[in-house]
Amino acid sequence: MLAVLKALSGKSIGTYSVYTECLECFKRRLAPNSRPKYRYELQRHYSFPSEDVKSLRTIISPPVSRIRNIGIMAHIDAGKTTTTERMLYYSGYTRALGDVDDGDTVTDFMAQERERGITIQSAAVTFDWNGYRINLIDTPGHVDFTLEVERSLRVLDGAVAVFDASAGVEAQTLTVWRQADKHSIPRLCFLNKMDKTGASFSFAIDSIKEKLKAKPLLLQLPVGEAKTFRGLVDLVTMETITWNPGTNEDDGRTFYRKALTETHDIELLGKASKARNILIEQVADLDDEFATLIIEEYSDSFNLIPVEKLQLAIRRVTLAQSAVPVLCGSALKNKGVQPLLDAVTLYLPSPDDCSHDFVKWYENDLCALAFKVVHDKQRGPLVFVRIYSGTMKPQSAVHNVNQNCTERMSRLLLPFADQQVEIPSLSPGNIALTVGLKQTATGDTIVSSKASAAAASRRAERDRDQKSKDRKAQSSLVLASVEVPEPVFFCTIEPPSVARQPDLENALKYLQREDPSLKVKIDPDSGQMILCGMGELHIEIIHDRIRREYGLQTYLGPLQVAYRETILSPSSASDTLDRTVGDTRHLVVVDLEVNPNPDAGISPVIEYAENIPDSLLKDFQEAIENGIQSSFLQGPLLGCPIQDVAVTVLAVNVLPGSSITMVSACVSRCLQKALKKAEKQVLEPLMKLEITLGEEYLSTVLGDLAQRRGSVQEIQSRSDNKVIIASVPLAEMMGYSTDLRSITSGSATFSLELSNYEAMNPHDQYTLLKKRGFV
Ligand SMILES: Nc1nc2c(ncn2[C@@H]2O[C@H](COP(=O)(O)OP(=O)(O)OP(=O)(O)O)[C@@H](O)[C@H]2O)c(=O)[nH]1
Repeated sequence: MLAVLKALSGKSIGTYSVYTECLECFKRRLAPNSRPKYRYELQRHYSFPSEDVKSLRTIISPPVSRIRNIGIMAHIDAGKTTTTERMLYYSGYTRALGDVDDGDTVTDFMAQERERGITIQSAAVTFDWNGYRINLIDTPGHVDFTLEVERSLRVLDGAVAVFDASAGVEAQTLTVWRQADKHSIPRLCFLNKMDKTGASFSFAIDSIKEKLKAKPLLLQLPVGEAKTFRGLVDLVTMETITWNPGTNEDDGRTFYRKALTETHDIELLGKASKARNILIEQVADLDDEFATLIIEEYSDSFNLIPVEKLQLAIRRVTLAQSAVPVLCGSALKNKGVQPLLDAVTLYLPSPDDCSHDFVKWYENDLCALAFKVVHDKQRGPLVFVRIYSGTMKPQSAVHNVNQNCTERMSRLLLPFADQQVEIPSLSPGNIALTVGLKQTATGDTIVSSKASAAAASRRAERDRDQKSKDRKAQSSLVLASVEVPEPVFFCTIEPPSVARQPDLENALKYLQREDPSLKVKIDPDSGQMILCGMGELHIEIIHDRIRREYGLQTYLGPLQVAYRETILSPSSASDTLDRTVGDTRHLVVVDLEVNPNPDAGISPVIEYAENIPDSLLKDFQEAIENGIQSSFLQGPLLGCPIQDVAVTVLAVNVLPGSSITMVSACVSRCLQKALKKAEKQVLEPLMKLEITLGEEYLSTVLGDLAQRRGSVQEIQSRSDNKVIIASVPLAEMMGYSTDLRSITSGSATFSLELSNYEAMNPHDQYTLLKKRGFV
C-alpha cells in the first residue's frame, strides 16, 4: 500500500542530478496513519555496550582481507533499510528487529528519517559477520539525495543492489547502477520482496538483463513465489534453505540447510540441476581458470566440482565485473538475509582487491578521505573518513590537504548508526568517525602532516611526466572529489527577523558543509539570500532542518526553475575603464568577441588573439578569466548562467599600476556588452519522465502531458502496466505528484531525470520574460 502511495523520484545523469516531484509524497508520509510519528522515547535493545563492546575493541583492526566496505543501493522503497535492519539483527548488533513502518530503525536515525520513514543521509554501520568486518552504508533512494549516493560510492569497495521483485529494475536503480559503473564497483543483486503479491523471479531477472544490460548469475532459486514463497535453493551448494517452515511470526534467526537430494522434490531437483549447470557454464565462459579446471577435471560431471572452486570462480567474475551474482529473499518476512551476508563476504571485494593509485605515494603514512560531515550540536562536526593507508589515532594532529590546514582530532569512533564506540586506532581499509575536525568538509583528503603530503607529492612527481609536474602533482594529492551537480531549483530564504540573519547564515554554513549539493548565494540586486537545491524535496528538507535543528522559522519564496542563457549569433564589444583611486590612475581597454559554441557547456571556452603578448597574459590572465567567469554567471536576459559560448579576447591594454580588480571589472563589463548585442536565447531544463500506470489511465495521463508541453517518446508494456517515456520542461512539473495521484487514483508512479537544456520557443520565452518583469 505504501508503495502505491508514493508518486516518486527521479535520477541523475552525468554530473547533473535531478529534480523530483516528491514533496507531496513526503507530506503524505507526515499525515496521520501514514507512518508513525517520531518518538524520542523509542528504545532499541542494543546488544552492547558491556561485553560486546569489549569484544569489538579486540577486533578493531581486522585483517584487511576480512573487511568489506559495502553499500546498499536501490530505488526508493525497495527495502534497503529493512534489509540493513535484518543484517544488524542477525549479526547480533540489535536485539529487536527495527521496522521502517514503526519508525524505529537504526540506520534511519535522523528525526526526519524516522518520522517520514525515508533515508535522507547515508548512515555508516559497522558490524561483524562470520569473522568478517562489514562497514555498511545505507544510501538514500530519493533522487534529491543523489549526491549522498555518490559520496558513499566513492568509499565503497562493493555494493548490494536491492530490488523489489515485483517491480524489477526501477528508475533510481538505473541511476545508482550507472553511478556504481562509473566508480567500477562490483555488485551483488538481492531480489527482495519475494513474498509480495506480484513478485516474479523471472521477470526481475529479465529486467536486470534488459535494463541494466548486466549478466545475472543465478546463485539461488526461490522456493515458491509471492504468497507461497517459503525458502531458497542454493545452487552453489545444491541445498535447500528454509526458515522455520509453517511459522510466519518467526524472526528468521534459525534456518535449515538440507542437501537438495534429500528433499524428495524431484521437480525442484531437476530445475535446480539445470540452473546450476547454466551457472557453471556461464562462469566458465567468463573465467579462463575455471574453464580449464572443468575441461581438465570435471567435464564428465559438474556435480563433482568442489563448492569452494565454484565460489572462488564466482568471486573472480564478480570482481572483474563481467557478471553479477543474484540472490533473493524477503527481508520483511526474515528470509534470505543470512545467505546474502555470506555472499557479501564470499564474493564482494576486500579493500586489498581494489587498487588506488594515490596509496602508493603515501607509502605507510596516513591517507584518508572525508566522505561525509554531520553536524552534531554537542560535539561539533562529525567527519566520516575512509582510511586508505597508515593508521589513524585519536588525540593527534592531522593535515587537511584541500584546506591546507592542520587540525586536531580528539576522538575516533566506530559508527554504529546513532551509537558510536570509541577506539584507540584504525587501520587501512576501514571506515570511522572522527570528532574535532572543524575545518574539514566532504571530499577532503586527510594526511598525517604537511611534510607527509609534501613527501607524497615528491613521490607522485617522480611518477609523472616532468613537463607539467607542478600542477599535476598538486592535484594528485587530492583524492578525486565528489562531483557536485548543478542545482535546478532555487528560492529566496528569509530569517524570522533581521536580528536572526547571522543565525541563519551560520545554519546554512553548517548545512553546506554537510551537503555540497546545497548552494547559497546572495541576489546582487535585492541582496536577498537564495537557496539553490536539487528538487522540491531537497529544499523542503533543508527548510525543515533549519527549523528543527537550529530553531529558526524561515520563510521561503516561491520555488523557481534554474534557467540558462545562450547566444545564437556572434558579436563583439570594446570597453574602457578609466578610474582614479587616490593617486593611482587605473586605465584598462578591452576588445573581445563572443561566438555560439554548442560544445562549450557551462564553462566558457576562452581564446586569446595571437597578438596579445605573453608578458601581459602572465600578469593578467587570471584577472581576465575571473572577469569572464563572473559575467557568465549572469546572462543579459534573465540573469541566469550562460552556457555554450566561446569568448575570444582580441586586445587588452593596461596602464602600468592599474589593479587586477580593474582588469577583471573591465573584461566583465565588456563581455556583458557583447552578450547584450548578440541574439539571445533562454534555455530551459528538459526532463526525461517515466510514468508507470495502469492501462485504464493511459489516455488521461497522455492528455495531461500534452498540456504540460510534454512530448511522448515511447509507451512500453511492463507486466500488467504501461510505461510512458516522455520529455517535459521542468517548469511544467511543479506539483506533478499531486496531479498524477489525483488523475490515477494514486496508482501511478513516476521518475524524472534531467535530460538536457533546450531552447525555449519564442512565444514561451516571451511569456517567461514578461512574467519575470524583463519585458
Ligand atoms: N512485502 C514486503 N515488503 C517489504 C519487504 N522489505 C521491505 N518492505 C516494505 O517496503 C517498504 C519500504 O521499505 P524500506 O526498507 O524503508 O525501503 P528503503 O529502500 O530503505 O526506502 P528509502 O530509504 O525510503 O529509500 C516498507 O513498508 C517495508 O515494510 C519485503 O521483503 N516484503
